[in-house]
Amino acid sequence: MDATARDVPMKTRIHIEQMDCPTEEGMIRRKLGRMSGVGALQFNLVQRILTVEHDEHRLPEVLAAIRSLGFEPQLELPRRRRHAQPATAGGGGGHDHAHGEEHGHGHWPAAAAGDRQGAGDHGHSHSQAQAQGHGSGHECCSGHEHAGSSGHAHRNASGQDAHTHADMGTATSSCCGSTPEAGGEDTATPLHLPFLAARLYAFLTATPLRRLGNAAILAILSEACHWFAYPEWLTAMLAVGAVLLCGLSTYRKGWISIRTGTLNINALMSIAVTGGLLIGQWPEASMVMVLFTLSEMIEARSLDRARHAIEGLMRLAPDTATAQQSDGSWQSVPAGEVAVGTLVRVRPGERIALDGQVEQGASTVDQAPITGESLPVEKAAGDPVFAGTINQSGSFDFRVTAEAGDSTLARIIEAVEAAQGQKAPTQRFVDRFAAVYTPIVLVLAIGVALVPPSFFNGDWFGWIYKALTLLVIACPCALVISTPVTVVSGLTAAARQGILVKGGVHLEEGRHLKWLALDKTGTITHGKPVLTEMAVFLNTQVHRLAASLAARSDHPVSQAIVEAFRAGRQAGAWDPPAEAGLSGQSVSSSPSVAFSPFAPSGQKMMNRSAQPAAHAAHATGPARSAAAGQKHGAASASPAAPSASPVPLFSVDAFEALAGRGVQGRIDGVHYVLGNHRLIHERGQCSHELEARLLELERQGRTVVVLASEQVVMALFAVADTVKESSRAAMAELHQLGVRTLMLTGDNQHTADAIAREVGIDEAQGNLLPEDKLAVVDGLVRRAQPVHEAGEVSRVGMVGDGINDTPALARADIGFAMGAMGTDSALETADVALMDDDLRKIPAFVRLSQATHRILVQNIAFALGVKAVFMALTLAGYGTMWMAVFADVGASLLVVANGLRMLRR
Ligand SMILES: Nc1ncnc2c1ncn2[C@@H]1O[C@H](COP(=O)(O)OP(=O)(O)OP(=O)(O)O)[C@@H](O)[C@H]1O
Ligand SMILES: [Zn+2]
Repeated sequence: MDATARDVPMKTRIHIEQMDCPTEEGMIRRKLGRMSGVGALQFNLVQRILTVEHDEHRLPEVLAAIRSLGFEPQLELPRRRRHAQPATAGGGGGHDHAHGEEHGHGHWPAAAAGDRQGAGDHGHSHSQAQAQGHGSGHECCSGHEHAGSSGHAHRNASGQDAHTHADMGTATSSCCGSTPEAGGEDTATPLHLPFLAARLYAFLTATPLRRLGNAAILAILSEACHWFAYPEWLTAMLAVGAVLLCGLSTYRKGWISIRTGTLNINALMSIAVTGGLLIGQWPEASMVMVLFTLSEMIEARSLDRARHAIEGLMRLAPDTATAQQSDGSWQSVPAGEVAVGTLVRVRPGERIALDGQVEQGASTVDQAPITGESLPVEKAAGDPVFAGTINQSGSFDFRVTAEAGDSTLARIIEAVEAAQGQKAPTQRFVDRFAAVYTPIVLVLAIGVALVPPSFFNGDWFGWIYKALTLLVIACPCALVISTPVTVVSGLTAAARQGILVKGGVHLEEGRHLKWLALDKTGTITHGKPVLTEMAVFLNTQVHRLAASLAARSDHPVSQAIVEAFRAGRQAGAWDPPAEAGLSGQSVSSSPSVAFSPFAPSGQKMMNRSAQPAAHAAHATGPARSAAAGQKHGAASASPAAPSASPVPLFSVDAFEALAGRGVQGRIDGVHYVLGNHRLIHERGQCSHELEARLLELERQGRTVVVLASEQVVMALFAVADTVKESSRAAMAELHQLGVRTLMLTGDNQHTADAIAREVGIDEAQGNLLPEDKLAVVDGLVRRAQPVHEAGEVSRVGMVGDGINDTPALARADIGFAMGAMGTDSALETADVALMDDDLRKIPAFVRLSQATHRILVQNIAFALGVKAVFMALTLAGYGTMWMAVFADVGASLLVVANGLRMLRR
């Protein structure tokens, strides 16, 4: 990139309607690649969007360069301004340009007029396009053809879209304004012959479809003339008329491509058709042009479907929301105009328009559009709700937490679009293949035309005809388009199931998954443990001491201890004498929870069953506050919510979290620790008796922490986390798919083993610090390496909640982050983000990957097979030009349709 300019580097997304073939990509790449002040180029042929990194003031030059190739660049309206984001690990590719202004896809309704100015030269580009259009009627009208055809298709699919594309339509048709248009023919007309001819032409070509239809009629008439042996000049005229009617834009694009030294299908077709006319194959040449144009049109339509699948996701969020106004009234306003902090009302059955937090009321919400999980989720005050999800029978008010363009849904769509921009490996292979295939066939064609007649006394006419047919076969379009359509469809299908794949690469690699490392807490288990046993060795207020320390941490184990203390207090089961001077923080108690009574006397072990009610009551509590960015962050303020009957906790000084071990702090001048076996052992406070007790509990799958002062071990607390039902099913499915599973946890080995056995995990490793988890994943990846060299690919995945497992997730070949719906970081750092925390999404992902691969292989084999068959037929003298076109059209359509099948998954 040119460093001389003090210009701000920026990214601009440019829509180029005519760009859907890698040869067009090649042309643009060659042209822009040489320009100074222009950086990375990213092509999305399915969306037909080119993302250019360039210095700010270079935009007009970039647009001019694209125009010089005969394309009509349209600046995409910015969907939203991205806040500067730290570069993300992995996947990100070209997207982490920190201060680049990203011009998003313009279809987002939030892209208000004010934002437009961010697009810099928007107006400029249009006026230029118009100026150019007026220069030549043909060029201008062929521009109209594009705008018209896509505008039509878009309108079918979505209202919002129609808006943007209607814009495009008006821009171009106003350019055609000087030519009479269908429907606008009421001006007084002098009866000059050229003028009449122009009128006739305009009428015949008013819409692309009419133009093609008329061309087809002429071509058929020409065929008929030939058949009935009418004079040749009539046949010829009809054929030439047909070619002129539908083939001008093909000729124009072909000419540009030849001029710039590339060969695209337009060039090949132009040569073939012209050659056909020159050797007097009138009807056939015109038929080829008609069929080719038809195929282009149908292909564009089918591609539209793939493209719109993603916009379909976007339409999940309604355009309007019922927002509270400053005077307290409720009014329906465009969702894009609702500011963060506004109160929005949701009626029964309504779709939610924005992300927010429930303030009052309660309901169940179907979150399937985002998570793929159709079981409705209960929502009450404090719970997050998401744009695009569907409220069921209740109603509630929520406070908006993100603008429309910043919602989780918007981010998902953005991620899917970004993923499309990255080429999957197969796509790269196909592109490389196409780059050599076309020239080779071309050389072959020239050879066929020249060699047999020159040296082997062949018949010139016959061999030139064969050569022209080969030219038709030479275009790799069916082959090339099959891959992106399939991958994009796969990515979209995944997104619909709540699986956000951040690039075609991961979708292709998923089927190679051989090892999956899993975090335990919150990934396999619910991550909301409850206190089940407590052993008191010293008859003091151990639970209160422990809870006081624990209240400062949001580690799930600590939370369980605090929770039980609150609950016990409420039930009046355990009522230590309040000590003056020790009260500081307070903890509220939850009225809905009952606690079995116990007396803290002597060395007594208490057992109580885990109470699910305890979960529910505190489900919205601060445990694992994901947004804090650090799962087990200590030192956050007391997480207790202010409420009715405060129970005094001791105030804690010098509080500290000990990573992977527990917490410590001073209470009333005495230093205490609350932590796991490792911590007590390291402090030399372990005993045989303690170890025996720990072992007993750990074998039952309990996590045990010990409370100790400097001198003495005072109590132990055992908590039990429950395994998600879905985890068990997920492991079974994974094993069926040949994936081996390995649990990684900071918890002790016995607990790890017990839980692994319960869920059916192959292996478990306990006592791991976060860096150890990274080392284990690293070891797995390395172990897979020699296998790769032996030719077999095996990939290592790691799944965690994406908050404290980030290094290990990044090291894995495929990093899966769970519960991504509420957390931005997980959405951004993982290779694959699972919107909820259901592990069954991983086998689902592997199966999608397998299906994608299957379809890719089918498509490539089919496209190449058709080419091979026709090449053989042609050389053997059985192939005709129009058969070759027909086969090419058919092949393109079939591979696109096959790729689109992925959408139905
Ligand atoms: N703040 C804390 N309060 C209580 N116990 C703690 C705390 N921090 C760590 N521990 C103890 O240390 C162990 C290891 O903690 P660590 O945070 O490394 O793993 P984890 O997150 O609980 O488990 P996983 O790796 O499965 O997510 C815990 O099981 C717990 O016994
Ligand atoms: Zn020990």
